Amino acid sequence: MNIAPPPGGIPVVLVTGFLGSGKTTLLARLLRRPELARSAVIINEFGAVGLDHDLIERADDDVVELAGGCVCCSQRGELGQTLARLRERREAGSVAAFERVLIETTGLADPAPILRDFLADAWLADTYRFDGVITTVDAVHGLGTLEREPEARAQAAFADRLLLTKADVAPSAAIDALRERLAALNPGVVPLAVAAGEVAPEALFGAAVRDPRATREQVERWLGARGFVGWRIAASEPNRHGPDIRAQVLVREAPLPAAVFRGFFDLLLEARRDDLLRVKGLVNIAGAPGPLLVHGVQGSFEPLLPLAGWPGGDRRTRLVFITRGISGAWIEGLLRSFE
Ligand SMILES: Nc1nc2c(ncn2[C@@H]2O[C@H](COP(=O)(O)OP(=O)(O)OP(=O)(O)O)[C@@H](O)[C@H]2O)c(=O)[nH]1
Repeated sequence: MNIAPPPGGIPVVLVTGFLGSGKTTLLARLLRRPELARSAVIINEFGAVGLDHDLIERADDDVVELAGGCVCCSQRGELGQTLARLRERREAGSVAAFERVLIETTGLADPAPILRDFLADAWLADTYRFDGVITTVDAVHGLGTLEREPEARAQAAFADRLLLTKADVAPSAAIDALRERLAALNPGVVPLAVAAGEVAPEALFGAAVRDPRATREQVERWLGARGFVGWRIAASEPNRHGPDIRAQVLVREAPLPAAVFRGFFDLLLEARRDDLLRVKGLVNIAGAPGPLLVHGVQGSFEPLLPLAGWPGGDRRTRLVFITRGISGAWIEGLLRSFE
């Protein structure tokens, strides 16, 4: 049996969403699919006794539970150790050679520190790669939850895939209102309505792009900038929502000289690193054969990846920012000051 990790690493997907929003239901349904059988699952529970584990029926023991605290706060570091242990067991043949890892966070987890720790862990980088955040949002109660709970807003803003769960019982007006709210919180992602966790795996996985030869489809899906079409950062902050989290996109038609982008990017990090919840985008650097791919989570950035060529006809610089309290006008002004 070939146990070498696939080229580029084993994809790691974070499944998050507020309490009771349908994470376990989704995972249980997904894991019954034969094409997802070779998945390892890490479940993070509050409290000493985890119940979710029992709800996920698995024949083997590729389900690991992080009980007793939340991986985003009291158990920082624990996730990395668990991934390392799973790798050892995979290499030793004591678990099946899993092809992906699904991590279910607690309903109150802030996905940002989890992702930041993972991306920053060089020791894991030769085996694993980040493959996106899936966030479940309860279509019945989601609107109220998003109003009240900052964690729920962070989970939605962070998502690469948004699932509106319980679509079988939610009134269509509630789903429409929720879609509108989510479009402000995370304009790049079109939410999928699902019932009882029934969703095609192709719609969920393969969100991240770390391949210099990525196709146009892959890049566009990852960037999710289509939701921003025709929209730019404006002084009036049309995308301001909630007390703090904002989503905005910076667009430039003309290529940016490398020194301009570097100056802008370095100063942005120096000034507001901790408030950059998520940044992703393509930068058209003057003279380069392809765009520079930028991906950062809470101030921790993957190395800037120059793509071999442009994946499609749209060669504009498009940078999507999900921030805590940074005004679009400020970001715009910062870039202008270097142009
Ligand atoms: N009708 C309906 N009920 C659902 C759906 N998805 C989940 N539920 C129910 O909602 C409740 C919570 O679902 P879970 O999957 O346990 O939610 P969770 O996000 O894992 O919950 P926590 O672990 O507490 O954060 C359960 O009673 C599920 O049966 C759905 O699509 N339709």
